[in-house]
Amino acid sequence: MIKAAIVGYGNIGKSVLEAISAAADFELVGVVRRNPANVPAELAGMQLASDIADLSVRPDVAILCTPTRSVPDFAKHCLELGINTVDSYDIHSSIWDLKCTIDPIAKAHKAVSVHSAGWDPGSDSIVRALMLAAAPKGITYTNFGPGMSMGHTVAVKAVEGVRKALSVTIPLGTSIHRRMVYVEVEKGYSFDEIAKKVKQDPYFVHDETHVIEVADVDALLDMGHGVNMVRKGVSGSTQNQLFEFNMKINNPALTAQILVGAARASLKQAPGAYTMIEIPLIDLLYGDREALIRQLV
Ligand SMILES: NC(=O)C1=CN([C@@H]2O[C@H](COP(=O)(O)OP(=O)(O)OC[C@H]3O[C@@H](n4cnc5c(N)ncnc54)[C@H](OP(=O)(O)O)[C@@H]3O)[C@@H](O)[C@H]2O)C=CC1
Ligand SMILES: N[C@@H](CCCC(=O)C(=O)O)C(=O)O
Repeated sequence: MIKAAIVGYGNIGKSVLEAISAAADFELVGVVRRNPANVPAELAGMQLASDIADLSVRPDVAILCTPTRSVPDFAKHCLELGINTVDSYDIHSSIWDLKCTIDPIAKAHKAVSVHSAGWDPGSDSIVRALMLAAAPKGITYTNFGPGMSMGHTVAVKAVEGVRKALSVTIPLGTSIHRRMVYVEVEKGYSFDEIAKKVKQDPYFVHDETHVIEVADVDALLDMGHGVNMVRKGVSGSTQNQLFEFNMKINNPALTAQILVGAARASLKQAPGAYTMIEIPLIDLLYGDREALIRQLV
């Protein structure tokens, strides 16, 4: 059995608990929370700690479910203890830098770190790579939603004076998106200041962003999302090859399922830092190698 710990118990953390419970080869050895005295009913009997080093059973792998911006620090801490990590880090422009920072740390401690193992980045990255292999010349468009972006929502929640937030991604076509951001504002804070900070955040700065104050974010919340990916390109010298990938999903459930597959794969890699396109797909899967090849190939 693979011994896993969940670090951060928010939307993704809760879905990782479900994905681990449904996996035949995983056992949860603890949950790391900022306040380990906060024990929801489903975690009763489970070991909680504020530091992964304090868990009585040492995990093989830590599944990082914290805000993306705190992933590097949590990953370093776990790796320095020799514990593998997986994360769904989603700041696309910094993924290479994160991998370069983490790789020597992972190697020094004989551990493995898998970055950006959600659905985008994550499973979509694999689809983009496959489409590129199939038509090396061409254009791929990734169109999200409409749906809730957890990464953008988390970034808004971190702005001082925001009580609750929801960021909805609206596809405008050709990889361009509009951001509809709904916020509940704490008493004493200026909505205009909050809206300004949101629009300046690197998560939002390149997109058309509308920030709207609402009385009750929960009344709007729906964690459904999706993607339409299209590549039109050239295989060899043959033009007009058209590939399309669509899905409509529950965002935390899919993110968590991919994280658990990546956690499994982490135990099969040589020490170092990896992204999803660098890992053999079969390593994500549970089951007998021969049976998987007979079934899937
Ligand atoms: N690559 C992908 O496809 C996807 C990536 N993601 C990423 O997952 C991340 C987490 O999303 P989600 O689960 O919705 O976020 P939540 O805010 O619901 O949960 C994050 C949890 O992290 C813990 N935490 C640790 N440090 C902090 C901190 N400084 N501030 C706030 N919380 C902290 C908290 O748990 P506790 O109280 O237990 O300490 C918190 O509940 C997002 O930032 C997003 O980037 C999400 C979906 C898809
Ligand atoms: N990283 C996203 C998942 C992909 C969708 C997306 O990037 C978006 O809605 O902007 C998320 O955090 O929900």
